[in-house]
Amino acid sequence: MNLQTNMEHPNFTIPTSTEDLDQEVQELLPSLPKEEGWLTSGICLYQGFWCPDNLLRNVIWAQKHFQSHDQDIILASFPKCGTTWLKTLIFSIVNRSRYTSSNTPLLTTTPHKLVPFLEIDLFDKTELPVDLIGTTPSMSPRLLSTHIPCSSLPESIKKSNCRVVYICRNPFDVVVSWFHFAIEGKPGKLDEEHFESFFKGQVALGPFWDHVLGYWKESLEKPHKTSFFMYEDLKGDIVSHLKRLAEFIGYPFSIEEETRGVIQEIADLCSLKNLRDLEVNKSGSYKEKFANDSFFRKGEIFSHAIWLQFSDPKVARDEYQSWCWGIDVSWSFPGIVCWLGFLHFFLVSVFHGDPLNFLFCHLLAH
Ligand SMILES: Nc1ncnc2c1ncn2[C@@H]1O[C@H](COP(=O)(O)OS(=O)(=O)O)[C@@H](OP(=O)(O)O)[C@H]1O
Repeated sequence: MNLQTNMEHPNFTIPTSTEDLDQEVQELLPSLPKEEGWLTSGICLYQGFWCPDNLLRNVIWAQKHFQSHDQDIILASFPKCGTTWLKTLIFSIVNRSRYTSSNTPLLTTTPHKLVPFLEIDLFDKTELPVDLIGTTPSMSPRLLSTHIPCSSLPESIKKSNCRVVYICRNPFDVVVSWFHFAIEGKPGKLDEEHFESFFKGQVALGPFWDHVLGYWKESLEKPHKTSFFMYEDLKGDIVSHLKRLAEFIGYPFSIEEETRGVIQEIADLCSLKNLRDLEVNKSGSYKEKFANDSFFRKGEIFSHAIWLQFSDPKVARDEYQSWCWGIDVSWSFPGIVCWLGFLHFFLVSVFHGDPLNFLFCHLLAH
């Protein structure tokens, strides 16, 4: 393979020729099942997941060439599950001896730049901020992230001793967050069709259930390598989950740091309010496509409203509507969502056994 030095980042190398790859993808794409998806490019069924058409090439490229190192920390997630938040938390934990909350790069650089996506940023021709295919880490640890499902991760991630941190979120909140992201702040109606396509799995990187379960099972089978976090847990008790996270990635907090309040300081720095108010996250765009502020919206938890549905549908609906930010929701919406979700979890639990039951209970507990 030809290598060349990336001029923006002289220490980093990328394969110069992607012609064969482009050809391969062009031949493959028409043969794959297609759906519209919620974002403009369309999605195709590749290796059992719905891959955005415009990412297929990058995913395959990463699968073929990404060289993982034992020191890598890889944040994996289904979109809209708290990726951006976890990026800031991991970055802050790893770099806490280099930066304080008054000079951290988080104040001037967006989280997606600091912790780039493998398939969106790195194996995309233009930006390569880390050495991706070399065998010696040029920067250690490398903080990377991915939305690729566990079963389709590059082999080198599976083989190396890198750490994989997964974040999961209540699917009801994920649908709404996805929807807002897809309509980019324009007026829109969240209706049953959106929920149906989401729960059928026909959304970018879906099915959601397979994505979560893949990493869930991996975290049970290889707890030293993959750790599973819930967005709701982080919101509920950030300090103890930050401790667990820091230990897992190999940067545990000392007793002295705990007493000095370093954990709470990181939690405050990375709070939604703090990040949303930073100029760097209020203006500009990511990949010249998504406004930076679209990654910082409300960050709320809807599940308590789901429970209200059983006792008082009117209260559930009102709660949901105010939380939905005025989006028009039909009367039947909360019921349909609950039953679709519960039925799916129930069926999958029956067929897959205990881990799912646990996940099911875990989700319901919030
Ligand atoms: N710091 C912090 N704390 C809590 N919640 C946060 C934070 N930063 C982002 N968010 C919320 O996460 C949602 C975006 O999800 P992702 O970051 O996974 O999106 S993406 O996959 O990177 O596109 C999106 O959720 P919704 O508000 O429900 O849309 C964001 O508001």
